[in-house]
Amino acid sequence: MAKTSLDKSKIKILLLEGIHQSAVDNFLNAGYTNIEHLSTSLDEETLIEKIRDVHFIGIRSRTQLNERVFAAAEKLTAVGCFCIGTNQVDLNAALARGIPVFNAPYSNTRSVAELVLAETIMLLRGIPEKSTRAHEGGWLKSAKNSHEARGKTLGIIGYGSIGAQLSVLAESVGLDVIYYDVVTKLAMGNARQVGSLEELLARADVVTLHVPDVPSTRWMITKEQFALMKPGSIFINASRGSTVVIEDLAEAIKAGKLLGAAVDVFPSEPKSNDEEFVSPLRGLANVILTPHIGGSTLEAQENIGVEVSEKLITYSDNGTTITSVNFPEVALPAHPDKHRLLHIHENVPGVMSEINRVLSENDINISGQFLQTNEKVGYVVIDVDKAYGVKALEALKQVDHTLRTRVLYSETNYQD
Ligand SMILES: NC(=O)c1ccc[n+]([C@@H]2O[C@H](COP(=O)([O-])OP(=O)(O)OC[C@H]3O[C@@H](n4cnc5c(N)ncnc54)[C@H](O)[C@@H]3O)[C@@H](O)[C@H]2O)c1
Ligand SMILES: O=C(O)CC[C@@H](O)C(=O)O
Repeated sequence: MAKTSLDKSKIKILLLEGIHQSAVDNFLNAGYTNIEHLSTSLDEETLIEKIRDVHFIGIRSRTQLNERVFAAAEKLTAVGCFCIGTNQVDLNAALARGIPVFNAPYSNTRSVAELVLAETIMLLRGIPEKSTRAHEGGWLKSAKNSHEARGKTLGIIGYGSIGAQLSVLAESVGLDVIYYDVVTKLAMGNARQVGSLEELLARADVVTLHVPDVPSTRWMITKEQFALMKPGSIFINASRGSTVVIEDLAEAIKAGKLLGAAVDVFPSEPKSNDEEFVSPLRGLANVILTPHIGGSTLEAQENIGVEVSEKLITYSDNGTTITSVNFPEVALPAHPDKHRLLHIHENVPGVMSEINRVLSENDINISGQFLQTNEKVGYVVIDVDKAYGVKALEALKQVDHTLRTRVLYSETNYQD
């Protein structure tokens, strides 16, 4: 169903999961006043009801945007994931409807790296167990199983933005760093890439996981991988809960194979702070359990709020899709004296020639054209003289395989 743009005050923005106020301020400063800002995620049925009249939605990792939700989201123009992971969004369902999805690929990476380094040191000293005992009135003064980080080997699985930053921080406290990645990655400092996951597991004193949630990483760590790890080693996961068979991790700790673990992400996570957290890791000694807060620092959240809201505003105002995770990327200049038409279509042969044909048949003069495609969708942006805005949009809507159209007016940007 083809769509046109609205006045900014009519563009509804729904921000869920306590997205930082910096995002709200950014939208307001850009003239977007119709903002609903909630501190929680919504269950599927409530979300389906609410999303019907929403143009832009901002979420974090809890909100599931699946096919059913997208089917109800008739006005949805773009999605902002105010985080790194986008596995909670059905990216194909969004793409099929001409909806770009944006995220913040870097803003919280430092926060995660700092937390993992801190956990490495705490776990090497058995601090979680000693602290718990002291809270209970006990006194576990002992050097047994307590080690300096200096000279130990940290094994990083997934040497991307977080893995590589962690590598630098870890070397600064004297850890030796090895890493495994499916891609050959430039080593930071003296770190060394190893040829296989098995080699990393066999050599590391501390293993930490920093991979995305993709089919190849799903349940990549099971009892088989724990069996390959050094006796008395430590395991950390701050990536996604779907990468590790959590029951197998619990068994490895109970059996004394691992001396400790830190886990921030779980196969099933509470939807709100009021829901009970259930996990086989609860109550195990020397296990740090955190409620998916690797990236939850005020610094990171403020930066993410600014970064993702800017991407949504830029797309809304100007059509630019640079850094979208699912959409053809187009960087667009300003269009002060021209109306701008956005046409999103299924990427099948003949659509471009049809677009040019209908414009030419309607005597519409094109002053600028930008096209980018991916395997499923084509995104063409056409600047036309101001006299032609509405007429040109009507012509474009008639083109077969159109998913969505919008017009961005030259002076006010939006009109009904
Ligand atoms: N706990 C949190 O709050 C939190 C915060 C931010 C990110 N994350 C998670 O951390 C993940 C990693 O973040 P990032 O910014 O470093 O991502 P990134 O995309 O920069 O790096 C991921 C790395 O994993 C590698 N990789 C992919 N599949 C692999 C496999 N099967 N084996 C080994 N390596 C593989 C990639 O090649 C890449 O180098 C994110 O996808 C997100 O899910 C969690
Ligand atoms: O803020 C969140 O909910 C998720 C943070 C993290 O997992 C990410 O993917 O950036």
